[in-house]
Amino acid sequence: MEISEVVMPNPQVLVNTQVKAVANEGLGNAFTVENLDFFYGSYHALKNINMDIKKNEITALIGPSGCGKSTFLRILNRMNDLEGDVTVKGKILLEGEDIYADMEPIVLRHRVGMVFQQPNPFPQSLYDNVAFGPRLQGITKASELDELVETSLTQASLWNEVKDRLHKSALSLSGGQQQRLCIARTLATRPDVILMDEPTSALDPISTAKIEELALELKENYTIVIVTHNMQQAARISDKTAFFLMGDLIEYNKTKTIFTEPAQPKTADYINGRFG
Ligand SMILES: Nc1ncnc2c1ncn2[C@@H]1O[C@H](COP(=O)(O)OP(=O)(O)OP(=O)(O)O)[C@@H](O)[C@H]1O
Repeated sequence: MEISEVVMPNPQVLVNTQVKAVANEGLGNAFTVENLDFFYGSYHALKNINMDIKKNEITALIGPSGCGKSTFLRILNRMNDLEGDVTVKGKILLEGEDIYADMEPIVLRHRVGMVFQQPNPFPQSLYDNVAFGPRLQGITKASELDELVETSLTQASLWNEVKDRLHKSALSLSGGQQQRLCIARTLATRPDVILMDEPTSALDPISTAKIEELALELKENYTIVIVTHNMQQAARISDKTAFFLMGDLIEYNKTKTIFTEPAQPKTADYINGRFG
């Protein structure tokens, strides 16, 4: 990730940060997506997508390569704005606010954090990685930063492993630890939603299990949307699953329903490995 892609928080929304961790309304929508069409130049990458993403749930996005999963994920915090010649039609509401009309991208990216396929810590100390976002938010007091770093690393299930080496380079961590550090870095800015783009595809099975366990813990306080190629992973951790195919949302339902009694033959074919 380029430094320019880092989710840049906004000092103005700092006042909200203390309440995020306890916000667990459980019932409402984090995102409401209405009649979304998305184009790269003239290429129609997503077609009339309608989808509600519930708060405090894990929503998995599945489908074969090139179907539009990552595109959809990146629209949710307007990362695709960075791609240049793109067109978005329709509405995407984050807790009722239109993310394209009512919200600065910088505020949105503070509220909707992102974790990428490859762990991408900055070549700095563990501490500075986690403190990066809060510092951008204007937090300078050492005790406050210390507390945020500890809380975020604890939430990311990494504190006990690293508490004695906080000032060592983040690059000295294993791949799995680096990914949990990236999750801690995202958590440190107190987002509402965490987007995860194949967060375990570069990890071994044990590190993968830790991230999955962590995602299940984090959904108590956060909404998670995850792109995965791993059907078992989607089945293990997600509450809802959305199946995309060639830019269409073919089926979206409770994960159990998608995996046991899908309504669409194409969904059944995909989850049974008949293509993709
Ligand atoms: N920056 C871009 N410019 C033009 N086309 C793009 C761009 N990014 C993606 N696409 C195209 O949009 C379509 C959807 O891509 P996307 O990356 O969202 O798919 P995906 O389902 O996430 O695939 P994968 O599982 O391989 O990551 C593909 O046909 C892809 O080639």
